Amino acid sequence: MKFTKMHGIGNDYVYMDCTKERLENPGEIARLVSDRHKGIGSDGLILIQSSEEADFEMAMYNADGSYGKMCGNGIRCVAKYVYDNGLTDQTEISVISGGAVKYLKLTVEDGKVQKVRVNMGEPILKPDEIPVVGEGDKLVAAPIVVDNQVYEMTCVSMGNPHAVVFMNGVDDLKIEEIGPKFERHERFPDRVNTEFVERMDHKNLKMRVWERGSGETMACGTGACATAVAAILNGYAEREVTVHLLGGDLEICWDETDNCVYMTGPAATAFTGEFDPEELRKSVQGR
Ligand SMILES: N[C@@H](CCC[C@H](N)C(=O)O)C(=O)O
Repeated sequence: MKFTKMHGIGNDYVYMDCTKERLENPGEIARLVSDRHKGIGSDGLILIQSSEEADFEMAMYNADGSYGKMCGNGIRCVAKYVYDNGLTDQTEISVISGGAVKYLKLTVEDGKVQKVRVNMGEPILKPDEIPVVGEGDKLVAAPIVVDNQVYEMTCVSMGNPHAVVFMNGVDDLKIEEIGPKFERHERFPDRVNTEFVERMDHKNLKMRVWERGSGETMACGTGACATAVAAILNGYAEREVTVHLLGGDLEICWDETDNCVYMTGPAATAFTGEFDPEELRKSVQGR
């Protein structure tokens, strides 16, 4: 099986071209390739498929094999992949993921994709649509008790669920302890991605993320969008912000005119290769 390892500011996935043939067992393959010691090593698996509703379909799986309906860093890499591999010569493309079509614009200079701007659509704020257990039409700075401590969370879905927590000292946060407790908290029936965010000023936010199904990652595109929306709802930021993540920066704009969130950032190819699923299974599982 041929693959390409790509990343969006350090949020790395194994990408496979499934436009001609669908993969039978994506969840299992995601778990195998993601293993950082015995597999290829990644935050998950992304399949590029053909679609009748859009130019391409993206199917993303977390490192634990669970399906994620949307991936902001992944969708930029999908755009670079289809352009670099000649699956399209267009610089404006549409990609469907989790049933929602997203529109992407590639900036290409000297034949090289420099950055990708994605219309990530309108943020979803209604608790039952995120889903999160809570009263009212949205949860902004709503209290939640995790590990006997009260946090204030703002909940946003960008096609996948996010809880954004503003705090000081994110660099020192023991995210591997608190992250899983948010992820599996009883108020999130589908689990949750959690962003821990420090406000630098009204245009800059520093964010660390604990991703559902993958743990701490270097970056999360949907998480950066959710963070910008949450910061604006809390009165902490302007409509255009830079979100600083462990792996780099993303430019996010929540547009007042169409209510859509726009994300701009890079996409990079690390290497290509091939694997034999049987060999990989033996390597990772020892059988
Ligand atoms: N890293 C991604 C989000 C991937 C999916 C997420 N872990 C989920 O299960 O919702 C991004 O860049 O948005």
